[in-house]
Parts: sequence; C-alpha cells; structure tokens
Amino acid sequence: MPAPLPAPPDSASPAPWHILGAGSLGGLWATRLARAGLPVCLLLRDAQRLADYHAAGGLTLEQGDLSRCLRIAAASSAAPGAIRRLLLACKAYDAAPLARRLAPWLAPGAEVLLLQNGLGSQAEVAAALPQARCICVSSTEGAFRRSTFHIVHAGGGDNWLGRLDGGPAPHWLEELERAGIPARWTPQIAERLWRKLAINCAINPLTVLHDCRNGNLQGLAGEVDGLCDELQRLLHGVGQDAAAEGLHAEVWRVVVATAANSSSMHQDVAAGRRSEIAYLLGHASREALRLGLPLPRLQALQSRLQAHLRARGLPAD
Ligand SMILES: NC(=O)C1=CN([C@@H]2O[C@H](COP(=O)(O)OP(=O)(O)OC[C@H]3O[C@@H](n4cnc5c(N)ncnc54)[C@H](OP(=O)(O)O)[C@@H]3O)[C@@H](O)[C@H]2O)C=CC1
Ligand SMILES: CC(C)(CO)C(=O)C(=O)O
Repeated sequence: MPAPLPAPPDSASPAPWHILGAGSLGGLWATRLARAGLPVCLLLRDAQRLADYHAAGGLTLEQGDLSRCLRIAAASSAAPGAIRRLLLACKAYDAAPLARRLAPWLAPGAEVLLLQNGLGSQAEVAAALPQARCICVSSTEGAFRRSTFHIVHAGGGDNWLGRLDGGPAPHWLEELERAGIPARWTPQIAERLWRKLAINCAINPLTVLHDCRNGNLQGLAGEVDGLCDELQRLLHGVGQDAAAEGLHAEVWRVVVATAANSSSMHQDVAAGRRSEIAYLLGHASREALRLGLPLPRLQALQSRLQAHLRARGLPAD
C-alpha cells in the first residue's frame, strides 16, 4: 500500500500555493514549485478525483528524458480551507464560476493568479472576487497531459505577470525563479494579453476550419494576412498600439516556429472538448462591436467557426 500523501500545508505558515486544476499548466506549475520545496496544495474537482489522485501516488512531471513523481498535498475544491495565494489554472470558461465557488475560502487580500488564455475571463474573475488581488499571467510555455496525473513539459516559453491596474512586482516572484518557472513582471500585462489573443485569432480558428497543423497556414497566406490587417485595426481601436506593431511578422514567425504543432483549439475540437472561442474570437468581436469597428473577415471567421462547432455538437461560445 503506498505511503499517504502529505497533509495540505498549514495555512498559518508561509502562504502555500493553492493550485486549482492539476491539468497541463496547473500541473506544470505545481510540480516545479513542489520540487523546489515550496508548500503546494492541489485543489481537485471532487472526492472521486481526490481518491484517484491518492491512488496514483502523486503528480508526475516529464521533462525531456526525465520523469519524476511528486507527492504533492491535495484537497477537494469543495472544501479547500483558507486560501491566501491561488493559482487558477482552469480553462477560461470555468474561471469565473470556479472563482465564485472559492470566494468564501479566500482570506482578505488573497492573491489570485489567472493563467487563462485570451481576454474576458480576467475581468469576470476580478468582478467575482472584489476582495482579492488578481494578477494576470500570459504564458507561452507548453504542456499537455499524457494521462490524468502525468504532465509533459512540451515547450519552453515565458510567463508575463501583471495587474490590469499596474502595480509593483510581488515579493514571491523570486519563489518562481527559484522553482525554475520563467516569470517576468510587466506593468503592461494588457498589451501582452492582447498581442497573444491576436496571434491566437489569426492562427487557431483557421487550423480548426482547415483541419491542419500550424505550418499548413503558409498555404493560406492571403487569409492570414487579411485577418492580421483587421486584428491590427482592432488593437489600435482598443488603444493597444504597441501590441499592434509588427503583428503580421510575429504571426508568421509563430506559424513557422510551431509549424509541426496542432493549435490548442484544433486539439480541443479534435478531442471533442469545448474550445475557448468566447475568450478569443468572441472577445475580439465584442470589442469591435463596442467600438463600432467593422471587421468583416473576423466576423465571417467567427460565424464559420461557430457553425463548424455546432455541427460537431460542441458549444459555439
Ligand atoms: N496547456 C498549455 O500548454 C497552455 C495553456 N494555456 C491556458 O491555460 C489554461 C489552462 O489550460 P490547460 O492547463 O491546458 O487545461 P487543462 O484542461 O489541462 O486543465 C484544466 C484543469 O482545470 C480543472 N478543473 C476544471 N473544473 C474544475 C473544478 N471544478 N475543480 C477543480 N479543478 C477543475 C480540470 O480538472 P480535471 O483534471 O478534473 O478535468 C483540469 O485539471 C487555458 O486557458 C489555456 O488556454 C496557456 C498557454 C499554454
Ligand atoms: C501559439 C499557438 C498558436 C501555438 O500553437 C498557441 O498559443 C495555441 O495553440 O493556442
């Protein structure tokens, strides 16, 4: 019989990292923090998930040829105990409902890191947790799950962190560095999030509609460049001039650098999972509408993608 996993950290000692979602990115952060000796507690979906985790004996991180199982403490997200520092590592559409569910457990002034891709979910979470300090993260790291509690670190990248209202870097940034998690503080996090959203809008939906890898978009240069033109106009419209600069060249750099990859949206749709369309193209369209900016290519792309999703029985939002 395996030895019991450690008890959840005592919340009176240095703020433990509570991590909601032991999925790809949450697992990647949790295992590196735990490996560095920092107190971590995974918050799992329910009692059954918790029992499965105990049976697995921990969370495995695979990096290159090395695999290591880390025996990280875990609790059910239904009864997590007091939380002072939370990493919300779920999909964008789950973020606000889960934040609302965890609200009663958050200590006053608790810090909440938001790992979601796209835009929109961060504002939803901030509205749901007025007592918390929300910190947005824009990540270009890559991870996937080989099995439920086995995380593969698939690609290096950066994590840009910042508050939407600016503010100085927190003291625990050093903990991330110590854990080998690349982390840089920026007072311009909205610029990072918008830039990534624009890149994802130019690449991900087309890979779904053409059922192709990122590199195949080189055969659709006119379509990609047309979308970049409109995305650039949108970025200027929302006041993100720096995010608009050199967008076309950056999109083509990403297409070439990730030529052999399936985009995250392509993988989600191929696996019959809900996509994050509402926080990518959906957010872009809502902002264009709010500004009265006609962006016909983006709107047509959104309609085609929604029809494609509905035809597969997947949510179109
Ligand atoms: N993976 C990557 O390489 C990157 C991901 N991102 C972004 O990070 C975010 C997370 O993505 P990713 O890690 O890939 O997603 P995953 O689907 O791998 O992980 C999401 C996790 O959320 C958990 N979850 C959902 N509901 C609950 C709940 N009620 N209680 C507890 N846990 C819950 C899931 O639990 P369960 O295991 O039970 O299903 C799962 O572990 C997304 O916005 C994504 O776009 C950004 C850059 C790169
Ligand atoms: C950069 C890109 C397009 C790489 O696939 C990505 O972020 C995604 O797939 O969501």
